[in-house]
Amino acid sequence: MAGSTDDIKTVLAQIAQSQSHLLSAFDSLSHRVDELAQSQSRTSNRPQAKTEESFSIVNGSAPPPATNGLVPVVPSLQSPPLMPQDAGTSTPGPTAAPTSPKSGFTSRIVLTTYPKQIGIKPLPMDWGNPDPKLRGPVTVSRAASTIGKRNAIGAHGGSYSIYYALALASKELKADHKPDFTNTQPAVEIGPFPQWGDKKKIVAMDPWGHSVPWTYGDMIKNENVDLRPTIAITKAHMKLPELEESVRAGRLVPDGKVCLNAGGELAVTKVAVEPVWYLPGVAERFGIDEGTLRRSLFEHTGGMYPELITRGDIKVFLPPIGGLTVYIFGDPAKMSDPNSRLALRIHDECNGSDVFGSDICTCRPYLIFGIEEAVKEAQNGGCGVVIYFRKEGRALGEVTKYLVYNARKRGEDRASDYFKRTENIAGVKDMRFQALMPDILHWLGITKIDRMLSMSNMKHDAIVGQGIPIHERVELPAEWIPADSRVEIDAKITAGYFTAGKKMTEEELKAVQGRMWEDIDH
Ligand SMILES: Nc1nc2c(ncn2[C@@H]2O[C@H](COP(=O)(O)OP(=O)(O)OP(=O)(O)O)[C@@H](O)[C@H]2O)c(=O)[nH]1
Ligand SMILES: [Zn+2]
Repeated sequence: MAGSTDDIKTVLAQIAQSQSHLLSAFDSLSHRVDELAQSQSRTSNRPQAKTEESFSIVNGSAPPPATNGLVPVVPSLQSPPLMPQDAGTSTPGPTAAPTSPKSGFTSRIVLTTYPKQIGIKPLPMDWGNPDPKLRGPVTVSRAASTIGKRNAIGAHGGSYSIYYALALASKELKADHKPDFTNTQPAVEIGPFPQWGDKKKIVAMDPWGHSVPWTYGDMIKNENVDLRPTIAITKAHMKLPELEESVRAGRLVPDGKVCLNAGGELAVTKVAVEPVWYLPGVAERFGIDEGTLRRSLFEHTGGMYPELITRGDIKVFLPPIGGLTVYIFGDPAKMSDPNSRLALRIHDECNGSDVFGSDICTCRPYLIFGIEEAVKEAQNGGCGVVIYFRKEGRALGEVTKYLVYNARKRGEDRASDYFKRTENIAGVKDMRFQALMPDILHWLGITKIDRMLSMSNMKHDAIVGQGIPIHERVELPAEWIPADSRVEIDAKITAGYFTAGKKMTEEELKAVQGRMWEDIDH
């Protein structure tokens, strides 16, 4: 048996080696074809293509369009002899191609890059290094001055990167626009905390994301490297109709500092955060290997980021997903003070309820209750924090959510069937993966939570699993629960959500029913 395993291993190694040779040969060949195509277009008087500029494809990923239509062969991260580092040594780098001043695109389409390619020299990135200069700036732009220095895959802005592309394509945005960061610095100082220098504690955001234009200002100015902040910190007032009611009911008392007046207006410090993933750390949180994570991200984004496969040397990825916003009530310095009390609500987006007041779930009520409790904690000398994650419909999206609503309302809408409906349609009941959520708590310097305004066992376990103890869990009071959302809350409690009350029996759960469509129609 042992002999035959060795034989298989040898054959596999031989196949891998010849694939690697083929890849190199393919690289040089496509480069040669590209050169030929270019010199032909220089010598012949062929008319320009219909697009404003003509492109060809380089970097061993595919030959120019009109040639033989070969499919790119890319190495898999999971098979060691085919690590991307082995490939691409002979291909010219992306910086070799001239850039059009009009569109900002290089004249040859850079489908992907390889580690040892000419012109590829990533800026050092030492994730978790406590010194931001030594850690290095997250560099992701494909601007001509920066593309060879990239140490991150993806694009800035999360899902908004697509609008950025549209703005450039439609020439609303100039390709050579340079942001002017004058006066954009954080409105309050947060950190640095020791957690920022722990590569296991923060894996889903850049702890230096708010200081980019200043920490790496020299590089932006002197070396023309295109770097952007991924965090912004500001201050504001906010006004919610329910909080005016809270003041009227005497639950909130204006103090002129946190709750400003009888209208329930609040003073708040806000932090917007875009996702930046350190792939080995993200993989570790999910208990999977980095190769599997990279391959899945590549496949299920329509192959949008080939560098997830070809650039095993780049460990940082800016995913095309929504980020989060932190709302801080009271003195932000108190968040990290172990002697100050902290109330916290972690909230996942539910546009239908949060913004438009749908009564089928408890989202807006819990959000408002969270804000009210956060304000009270701040007024009592502690601090209150509400963190709002863009994870609509448990990260299944609003379309799936509405399909589930239809199935519920066309059925009997019983609490006992609540999660089954979602699972039937989506295959899972939840895709929020709270495993990455506690990063923001580490970033804010939070080391314990006195009052956790949530019943979710998933949020609780993720936070405690990251070494941040929760001293008290506060459930949504019964009087805040809209009638039609009893189905949701009872199903959640039965599925493991926290309650100080008693759990329901299967029979009792069956008896909890939501409003039928017929009732709405009258
Ligand atoms: N797919 C789906 N998502 C829903 C439904 N109802 C609410 N949601 C989503 O569920 C999530 C609720 O998140 P949160 O308000 O943070 O609440 P939670 O994590 O369930 O628990 P708590 O912290 O105890 O409130 C949001 O992303 C909502 O959009 C539903 O019927 N179907
Ligand atoms: Zn909701």
